[in-house]
Amino acid sequence: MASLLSLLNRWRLIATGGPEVPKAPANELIRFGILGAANIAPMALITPARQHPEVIVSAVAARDRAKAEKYAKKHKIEHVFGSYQELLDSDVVDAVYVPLPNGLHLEWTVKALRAGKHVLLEKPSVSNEREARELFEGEVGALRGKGKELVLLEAFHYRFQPAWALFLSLLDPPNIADVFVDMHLGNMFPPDDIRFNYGLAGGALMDLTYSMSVARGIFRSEPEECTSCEVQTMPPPYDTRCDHTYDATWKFPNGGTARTRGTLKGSWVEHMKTRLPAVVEHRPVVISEDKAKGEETLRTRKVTIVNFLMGMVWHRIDVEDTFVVRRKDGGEEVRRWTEKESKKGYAWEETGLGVDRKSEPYWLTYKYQLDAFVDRVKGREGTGAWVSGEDSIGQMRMIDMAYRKAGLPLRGVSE
Ligand SMILES: NC(=O)C1=CN([C@@H]2O[C@H](COP(=O)(O)OP(=O)(O)OC[C@H]3O[C@@H](n4cnc5c(N)ncnc54)[C@H](OP(=O)(O)O)[C@@H]3O)[C@@H](O)[C@H]2O)C=CC1
Ligand SMILES: O=C1OC[C@@H](O)[C@H](O)[C@H]1O
Repeated sequence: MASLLSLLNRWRLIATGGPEVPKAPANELIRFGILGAANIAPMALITPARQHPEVIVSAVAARDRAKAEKYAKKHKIEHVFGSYQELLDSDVVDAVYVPLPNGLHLEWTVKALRAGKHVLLEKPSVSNEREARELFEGEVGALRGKGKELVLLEAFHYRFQPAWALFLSLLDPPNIADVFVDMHLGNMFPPDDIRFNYGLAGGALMDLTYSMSVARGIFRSEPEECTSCEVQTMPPPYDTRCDHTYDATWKFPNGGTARTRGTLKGSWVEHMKTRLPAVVEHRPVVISEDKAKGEETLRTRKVTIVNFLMGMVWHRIDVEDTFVVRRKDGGEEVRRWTEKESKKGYAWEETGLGVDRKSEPYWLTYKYQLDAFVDRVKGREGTGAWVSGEDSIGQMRMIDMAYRKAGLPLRGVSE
């Protein structure tokens, strides 16, 4: 009963955004501008900004000024621009949020950086590995060469939440044998959505890029090979180069394997049943030895996180350890038992990880992400969670590998 009440209270606070926090003095504020009156911005930036003392959303630009004005009124944003470039040219923002269709990420991120703005860039960072290198090595390198240190972050928000840190702390990457990540989403986007537009770098592997990111994050390494990738593509008259469903398998350097699958056209029943799990199976490892008895104990660990994407809504982390005591000489099994434990990480305090940071159970993953972004801009040490340029390049490389294996054209490549 108590946990049901706390769940309902958390959902109420998520829905209302919780209490608004007082703002720091004007000269300490990071002023954000949003490129595009995008659907995701209220959840990913506008609400988290209200919860952050050092952030305000001060401007929005849309291709159609009237649309930007309506959006600004609804979300109480002071400055309105009728084009993205006008916002970048203005001096009313210090940082820019780029929630544009994937195929426009490179162009507008480069323009924002050149305008001297920090950038919070929606996932997937760009269209392919070549573009990722152009951005994170070429462009960022050139700015650094000129002595400009601007923050650029691919918005893999799930990485910043306490539940994800707790989940990672339970893993033993060198001994991971197999990973399964499932992103079965109900059918919620119309066929003309940006996600199914090849020209805008759409496709399910792109949109649900998280599942590949999760596999890389679990192994803490880059895949050596995409061993298979089955896709289902949009039917004519829609763009048949756009996958709406994928099922890929991978080989990682420690010999471990992963399966990542996802769909944007799934059933809601299956969505509710599966709820975005990541399952990690380890190899047996020797954890102790009894020399006198000539025995050793092995542990085989399985860790599951359900709802890795937005843990604050609800999540569960299950650890299942199977122990085997065996003879060191012949390997004969002496004893076997299993221990199961369930863990939660709705706030840093609950994780027991010793992270000395304020957090609230109703904070969105995006709020933790914004905290990390602000910490970087201000030169403060964060919690350790970050997505480096190298990481973003590795991510696009993995997506390219999947498209190649599936026999589909890479995104962002004009024919
Ligand atoms: N982090 C997360 O949880 C999520 C991230 N995303 C990512 O955010 C980005 C945007 O997604 P989402 O908010 O759902 O998309 P929307 O379609 O709601 O927004 C995209 C915006 O892009 C602008 N735009 C510019 N050019 C075009 C064009 N040619 N066609 C269509 N739109 C255009 C539009 O701005 P204008 O107002 O100027 O017309 C529009 O508001 C994607 O990269 C997606 O992967 C999406 C959802 C969740
Ligand atoms: O978080 C998300 O869930 C649904 C997707 O379509 C979206 O683009 C993604 O970022």
